[in-house]
Amino acid sequence: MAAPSRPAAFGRVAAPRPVAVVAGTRIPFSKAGRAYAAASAEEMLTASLDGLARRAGLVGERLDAVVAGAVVRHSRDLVLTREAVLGSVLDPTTPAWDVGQACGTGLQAAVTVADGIALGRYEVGVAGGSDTVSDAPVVVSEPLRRALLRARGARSAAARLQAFAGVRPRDLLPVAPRTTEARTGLSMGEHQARTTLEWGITREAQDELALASHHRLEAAYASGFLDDLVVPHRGLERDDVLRPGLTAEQLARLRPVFGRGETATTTAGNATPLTDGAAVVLLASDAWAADRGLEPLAHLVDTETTAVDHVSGAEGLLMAPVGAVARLLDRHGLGLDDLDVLEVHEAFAGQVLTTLAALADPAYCRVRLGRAEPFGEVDRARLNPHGGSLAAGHPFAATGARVLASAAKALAVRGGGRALVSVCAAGGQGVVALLER
Ligand SMILES: CC(=O)SCCNC(=O)CCNC(=O)[C@H](O)C(C)(C)COP(=O)(O)OP(=O)(O)OC[C@H]1O[C@@H](n2cnc3c(N)ncnc32)[C@H](O)[C@@H]1OP(=O)(O)O
Repeated sequence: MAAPSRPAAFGRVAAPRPVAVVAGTRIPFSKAGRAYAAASAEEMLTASLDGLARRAGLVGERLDAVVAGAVVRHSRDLVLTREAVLGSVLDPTTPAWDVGQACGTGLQAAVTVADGIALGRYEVGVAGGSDTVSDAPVVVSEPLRRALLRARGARSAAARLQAFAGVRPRDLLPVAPRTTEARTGLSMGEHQARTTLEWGITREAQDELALASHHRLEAAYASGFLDDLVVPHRGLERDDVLRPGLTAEQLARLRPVFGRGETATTTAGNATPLTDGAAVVLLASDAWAADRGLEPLAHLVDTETTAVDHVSGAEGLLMAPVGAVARLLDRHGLGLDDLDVLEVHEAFAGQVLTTLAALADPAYCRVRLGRAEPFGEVDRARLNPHGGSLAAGHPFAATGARVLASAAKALAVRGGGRALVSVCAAGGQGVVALLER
């Protein structure tokens, strides 16, 4: 076992240090109720950590920080990430904690670790996320919950019985897990269906993006692009969301599930499915990577997190990445043409297309972003070149780590360039990052 890393110490570095993205590992993603129906978020996160540790030669090693999270959580998941580390092949003295940023969790975790490395506080850390819809906690009704808590404190059998007075038969029904926004009561799909309609995005355009996502992910597996990014788990070797040989006709046959009447265009094929899975990325200082003989895939240059006011309806729930991309690119004096790879989380095909439309819209860029000129059109060949969430699936907290690793690997394969990573999140937030090699 190598000696633990000795960070340069907070505040001792003359300037922020480069942050290397050294490796990324995830387990194959699986549609809810399939391969990981009996797996917990902790088990899946541990499996991803183990895969990374084995591939990067970190078995038995103490890292400076492991930061991850999950959107769907049980009360037993006090510090899910720490428990995952304790169950992994990493040294048990590795500090680990959770962050929460809905679907942006994996990328926000990377921001935390990267900041520590840039400031000299850490030499090496892991960021990621894990989520399971299959193992979602089933919640009881509010009257029953209160009665159960009263009964727990009761001192006699009679008092325990009395605690349930007023609980009606219908209160005994479990409350189904939901993916609705707390302040609007609308699901993510309903929110995005409104935005998609507002921007006039057609069903055909959404299906075309979904089809490209499947074809590109299929090609990425065939070319070996994912060989060092995915580790098998529970007998699954590839994402089972992926439909090899998918055709436009198959997508066109699906009926809309979000939106109303003739204007409804979101289907199970152009929306992410409910998914189980986990993903992690290894971040380090250049000195640490060189010491281990590990060549960085790319460097994480900068990040940005923004929020929109979706509650008043001033903006679409999943439009926050537009503002984040604008702030990040403007800060670096970059335009869309300066980006060689854009890894944009495909929550819904409509969400990606409204993001692209906003970046190209002169009025939106002037009014919302305060820019004299719009950013322009994104070259589709550079957008999610190895497939996206529509084909891989979207275990909420894991997606940020998946897209970050995919973008870094894409830069490594092409031998250099710049990549943008973008993830929209519930709560009207967006997390984006800029990578270079
Ligand atoms: C920030 C963010 O990321 S927000 C995004 C958060 N994510 C979400 O909100 C998840 C949204 N997704 C969902 O809620 C669900 O997946 C839904 C409602 C879209 C679909 O749910 P379901 O109807 O249970 O999906 P299901 O998997 O059964 O698919 C329905 C049908 O479409 C078919 N289908 C699904 N995907 C595809 C596809 N890509 N191509 C062709 N057919 C497909 C299925 O085979 C099924 O057909 P069948 O009825 O003949 O068996």
